[in-house]
Amino acid sequence: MVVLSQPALDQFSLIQTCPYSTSLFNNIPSIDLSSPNANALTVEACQGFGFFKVTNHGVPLEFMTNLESEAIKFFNLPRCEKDKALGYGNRRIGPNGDVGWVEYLLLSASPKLIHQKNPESFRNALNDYVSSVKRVASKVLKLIAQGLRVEPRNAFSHLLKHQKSDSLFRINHYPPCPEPLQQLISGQNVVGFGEHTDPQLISVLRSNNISGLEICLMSGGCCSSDSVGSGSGSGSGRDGIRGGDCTWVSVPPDDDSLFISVGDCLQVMTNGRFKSVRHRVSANNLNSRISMIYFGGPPLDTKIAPLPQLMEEGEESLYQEFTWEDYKKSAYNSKLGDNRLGFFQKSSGQ
Ligand SMILES: O=C(O)CCC(=O)C(=O)O
Ligand SMILES: [Fe+2]
Repeated sequence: MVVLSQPALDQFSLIQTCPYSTSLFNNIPSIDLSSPNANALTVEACQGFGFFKVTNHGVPLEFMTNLESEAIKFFNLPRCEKDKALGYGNRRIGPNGDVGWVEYLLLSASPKLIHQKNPESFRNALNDYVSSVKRVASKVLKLIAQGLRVEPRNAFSHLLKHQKSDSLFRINHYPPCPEPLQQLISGQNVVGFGEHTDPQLISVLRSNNISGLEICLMSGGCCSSDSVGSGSGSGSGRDGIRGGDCTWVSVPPDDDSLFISVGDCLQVMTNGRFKSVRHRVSANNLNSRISMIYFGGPPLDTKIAPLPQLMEEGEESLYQEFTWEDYKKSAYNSKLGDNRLGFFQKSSGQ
């Protein structure tokens, strides 16, 4: 039996475990952004998975690796230095008691706020990467509009390009999780970042070549558990629109591609045709994982509602009207894993 000292036990109480083992999922859609049918494939992936990766995205490898090196330099600083940095967080995720085996920087993605206090090399790397990844997000949103035959083609992307766009950028560092903790909870994964959906329209994620990211596949969709093999577990099934169980699968890392996920706003704007994918990160006991995520969000006063053009005759909105600011206010009181759209759904679902 492992006997832990009190400080170690305190540390243990800061993390949660998930009693599921996950298998690598090799069927994540991969879309070449330069291909002529990228729009149709993007729509298909948003409907089926709410998650896919893109290649030929135009973000220079150098931008990715420069920012990653700057991030590593930052996370290697002494804790007291990191604590002084704007947007730095350690273990605590959000204001309502969620914790994970992670430290992070959470910053505004607005170019004006690119963070005068940081060293110049960090600011430049951040600027280069964030501005080019924002272009990828806009391009994907245009492809979506095209694939859905929505006019104008910038119906979604203008929300990110707006000068008041409320977009964020996050760099997560998952340090190796110490062995004793892993042993103590043998057979279970330590949670790096608990399960949730991203609130905004779209997220663009890049990570180093270390696994950890897991997504939830809804049963009965394109991706039933038959296609993922054994070793999958049943998730919370808290997706308010679809209901049902979900199967957690591990996303094979790919440090050249960018991973795209549909966020809650895009789920609403498509009246549930696209799904905001539930995802989480498990910790790794050997390797550090670094991920960088751009969260493309609208201006605060944007009304988030299904696009009338997408609605079929007689189709009703699944949601009450709300603004992005309303969503943020209500999400502020929620836990990470809550169905934050539930508050705005017309039918209670489940
Ligand atoms: O670090 C990751 O791979 C994902 C983290 C995440 O989902 C988030 O920061 O919203
Ligand atoms: Fe996320």
